[in-house]
Amino acid sequence: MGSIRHFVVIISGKRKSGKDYISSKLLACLGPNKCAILPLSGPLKKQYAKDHNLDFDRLLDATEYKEHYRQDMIQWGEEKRNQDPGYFCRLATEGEGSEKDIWIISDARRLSDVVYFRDKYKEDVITIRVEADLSVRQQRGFVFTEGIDDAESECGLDSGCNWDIVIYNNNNQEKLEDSISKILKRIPSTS
Ligand SMILES: Nc1ncnc2c1ncn2[C@@H]1O[C@H](COP(=O)(O)OP(=O)(O)OP(=O)(O)O)[C@@H](O)[C@H]1O
Repeated sequence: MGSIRHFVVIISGKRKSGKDYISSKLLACLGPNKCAILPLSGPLKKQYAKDHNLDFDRLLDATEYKEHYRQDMIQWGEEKRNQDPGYFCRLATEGEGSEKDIWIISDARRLSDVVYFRDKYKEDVITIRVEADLSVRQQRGFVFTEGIDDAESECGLDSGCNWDIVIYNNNNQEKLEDSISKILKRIPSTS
């Protein structure tokens, strides 16, 4: 029996550009029977918690617990990725939701993430970059944080990737709907 063919929608963008918002919109259009959002940050936290015997739920919320482990978790993630660049991509696509036909990777942060999916799923991949003006991101709660917003995890895809579609998500709903339609047209069986 052959394995199911998946279509992968990769989404990247700066903090508060609207990656989650757009991922949810796409999921609503495609339907939860067919499609799942698979964030790469989920398995990172889950695996880190497992390896370090920590409480996964507390690592997900915005408490001191998370702050306490943030730096160590980032370091640990780097080491894992250096040993195996596809480590978190593989974990994300083996867990809950991976049985769906269409995967939305809602938080690609490294070139190695894009390379992993392009290598493995070839033409069944579409890459999306979400752009929003700094002032708009700030209205959405973005505050520049040293050590995070200037780190590779936030800047690794600022250049060097040829995006299939760039979405300008500056609160212009009409433009956003146009971009969503453009994406849907590129997904087999929804066009
Ligand atoms: N086009 C839009 N219209 C209305 N609200 C929006 C729009 N885009 C984003 N938002 C809102 O802005 C906030 C930040 O968006 P979102 O969480 O999607 O950003 P993100 O890129 O996923 O951020 P992070 O990287 O920090 O997780 C959310 O409250 C979201 O609902």
